[in-house]
Amino acid sequence: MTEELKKGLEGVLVAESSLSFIDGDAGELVYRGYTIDDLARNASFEEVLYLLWHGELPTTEDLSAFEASMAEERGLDDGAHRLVRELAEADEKPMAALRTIVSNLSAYDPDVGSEPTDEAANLRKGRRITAKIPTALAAFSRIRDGDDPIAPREDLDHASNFLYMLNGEEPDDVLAETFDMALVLHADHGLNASTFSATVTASTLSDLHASVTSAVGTLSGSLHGGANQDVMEALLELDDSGKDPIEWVEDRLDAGDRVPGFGHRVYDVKDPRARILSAESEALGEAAGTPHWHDYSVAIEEYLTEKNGLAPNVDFYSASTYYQMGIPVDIYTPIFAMSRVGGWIAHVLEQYDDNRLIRPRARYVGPTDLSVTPRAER
Ligand SMILES: CC(=O)SCCNC(=O)CCNC(=O)[C@H](O)C(C)(C)COP(=O)(O)OP(=O)(O)OC[C@H]1O[C@@H](n2cnc3c(N)ncnc32)[C@H](O)[C@@H]1OP(=O)(O)O
Ligand SMILES: O=C([O-])CC(=O)C(=O)O
Repeated sequence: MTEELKKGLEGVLVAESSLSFIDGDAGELVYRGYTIDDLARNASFEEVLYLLWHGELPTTEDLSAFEASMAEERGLDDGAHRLVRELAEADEKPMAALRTIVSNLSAYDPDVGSEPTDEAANLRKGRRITAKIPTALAAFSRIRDGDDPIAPREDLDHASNFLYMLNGEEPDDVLAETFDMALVLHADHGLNASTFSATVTASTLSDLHASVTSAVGTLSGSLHGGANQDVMEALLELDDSGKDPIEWVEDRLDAGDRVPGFGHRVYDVKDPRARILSAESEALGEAAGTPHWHDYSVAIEEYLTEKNGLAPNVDFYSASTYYQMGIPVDIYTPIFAMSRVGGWIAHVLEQYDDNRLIRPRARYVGPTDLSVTPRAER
């Protein structure tokens, strides 16, 4: 047993995985051998899900069957609908609502009685969870706004169908492609905190719904997936303040606050996903005549990279991309979950395939040798 303390498990190897490879010095991300740039340009989110869950890119035939099997699972059971409405009417926070919704999906899953490690059943459960999250999220968002939910359509792909259910109209090609690319970019990222959380839960032989529910809870925090919402709120605050971006960022650092969307446990350079999303955000700004969001972001990036050696992570440029697509700011993190659920499921399948209980240790630093004083004398 080693006595070396690795706070935050930094750099500790705890598993082998053939899902994603990250080179933090070069700023590279690879899913199952394919670079993220290649996948972002040449593969749909459904193809990436298939790649993560089945180990290889689908043939045309495999893909059509897979897309159809996902699309037919989009509908929610009545009980799930009622829960979505109840959470929206109670004004629950979107990530907390999603956590409750995912947990509740197991009540209606026909495979819920299967062995937790049954791979065929888990692939079916995984498809259902992944297919239903967008339906639940779009309905939640619309009910909060006083609108009726919109039923999913089976003829649209995963990305377009979500935007259709959210906005009530089919997205144009630019919006559909940008959103699909964002889903591809967020699908997996090694043993990030939420994925680790999913695998810890799976390692006790809890089931897939329990593992994904744990992961949603972990993703919600501001040091992880919650940062994309924080980034947009910061950019809106900067815009309102009328300050120069450099002055704004200096004030923020002087106040001892972190700048959301910067820094990363694994990357020492710019996150490759931020590189791709920066270009998307810029293009959307040029097309819509709103270049200031991207301009602010670039000014902040240049300042922090030069002065503090901090580079942007994926959350920094996804924020202005989603904003310019008209997506409500407080569902940015649930949208991250909509994509990352693919990676969580793939990692849980890997964990079940070669399972050992995950159970690290803490060094005890509390008192010893105490004895219980009778209550009346304490
Ligand atoms: C999808 C994702 O999860 S990507 C990450 C999303 N999260 C964020 O963007 C939140 C802001 N970023 C952060 O808080 C951190 O960079 C994390 C949580 C992502 C990584 O944390 P760690 O690897 O533990 O790095 P740690 O917190 O030790 O930071 C190292 C140093 O950089 C500084 N630093 C790191 N990130 C930031 C930031 N965003 N703003 C200002 N300073 C920062 C820290 O203050 C620390 O400085 P110090 O050594 O002088 O105290
Ligand atoms: O890997 C991490 O620690 C965080 C991250 O970028 C992700 O989950 O996408």
